[in-house]
Amino acid sequence: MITMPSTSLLLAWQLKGKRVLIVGGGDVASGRLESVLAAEAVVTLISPRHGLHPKTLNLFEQHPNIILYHDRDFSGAQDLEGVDMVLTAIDDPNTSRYISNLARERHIPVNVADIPHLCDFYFGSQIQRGNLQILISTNGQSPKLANIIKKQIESNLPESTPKAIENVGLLRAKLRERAPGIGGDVGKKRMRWMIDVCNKWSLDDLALLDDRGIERMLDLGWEKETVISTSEAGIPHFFHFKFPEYTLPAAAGFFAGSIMICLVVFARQRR
Ligand SMILES: C[C@@]1(CC(=O)O)C2=NC(=C\c3[nH]c(c(CCC(=O)O)c3CC(=O)O)Cc3[nH]c(c(CC(=O)O)c3CCC(=O)O)/C=C3\N/C(=C\2)[C@@H](CCC(=O)O)[C@]3(C)CC(=O)O)/[C@H]1CCC(=O)O
Ligand SMILES: NC(=O)c1ccc[n+]([C@@H]2O[C@H](COP(=O)([O-])OP(=O)(O)OC[C@H]3O[C@@H](n4cnc5c(N)ncnc54)[C@H](O)[C@@H]3O)[C@@H](O)[C@H]2O)c1
Repeated sequence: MITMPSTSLLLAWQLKGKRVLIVGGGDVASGRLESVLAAEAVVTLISPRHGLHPKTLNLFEQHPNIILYHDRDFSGAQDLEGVDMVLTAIDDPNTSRYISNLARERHIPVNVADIPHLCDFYFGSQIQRGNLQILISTNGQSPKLANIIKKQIESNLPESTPKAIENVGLLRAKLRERAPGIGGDVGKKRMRWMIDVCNKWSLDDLALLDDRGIERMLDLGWEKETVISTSEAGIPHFFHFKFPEYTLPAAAGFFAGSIMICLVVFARQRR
């Protein structure tokens, strides 16, 4: 029987310009560093140089102006001054507990790799394709299964998804230029129209939108309070034709069968 667990709150944390302290420079720290750099955080890295993983060293060499590096052990509360988030990935549970306690006393959110009760938040297995990010969390129950589930989702993700998301982002930005303002009637109208667009157009269709198509959607759609079709947006119809999935096996079967028949006919003629 599956019982209802207490869950985690999954959020998309905006770290741009925020200061993140990473303690430790090993393999795990290099993954944390990569993730926070991608989120445009400003990083302080504390770890003795001899323990730096080549991936950590490489990231530091690529971003010397964004990463403030201290070649030493964690030294105490002063290392937490001005810090917005703390991530530790060290092989020392006592120091990990010490750092987590210091962070919590200061209300700074903290993650201690592999020690759930010292964490305010957990990392998860992540998929990233352009602006699409999917986080798989098992709520601390099985990180390896999170990793396996990630691979299953990845293999089922339509290829057009990131492009479709990018194009809808462009369409929304253009729409806001035409119909600016926050909230109110215009906000409601914009939202209704965007919902209709996303419902009417498939991901594949949205991925094919270009600048001209966006302008047409707005001129002929938004302005007239309707959603135009792909052909009205100028997307040529042949882009939509897709061979059904069974085409390749059927063609291979037909080809193999034809060769067999030819061989039989040829063998009989030679007798
Ligand atoms: C997802 C991922 C993200 C990341 O860290 O980036 C991540 N762990 C990953 C891998 C992994 N970690 C472990 C194994 C060995 C297999 C196993 O033990 O099951 C493997 C698999 C491998 O290495 O292949 C060992 C392990 N991990 C934790 C404990 C302690 C415990 O469970 O008590 C122990 C036992 C230590 C011991 O026994 O001594 C704890 C945590 N690990 C989490 C995240 C958080 C919960 C995530 C969730 O809710 O699902 C949480 C709670 C805290 C945190 O660290 O944030 C990353 C995969 C990334 C990817 O591949 O995409
Ligand atoms: N969540 C995950 O995915 C995951 C996976 C594997 C391991 N882990 C855990 O993460 C931790 C780190 O793993 P790793 O493989 O990167 O270890 P590692 O031994 O390769 O790296 C540890 C790093 O911490 C530094 N360090 C040690 N004490 C320090 C201190 N007091 N101050 C500053 N730096 C210090 C070392 O110099 C080294 O750079 C381990 O506790 C491990 O159990 C987590």
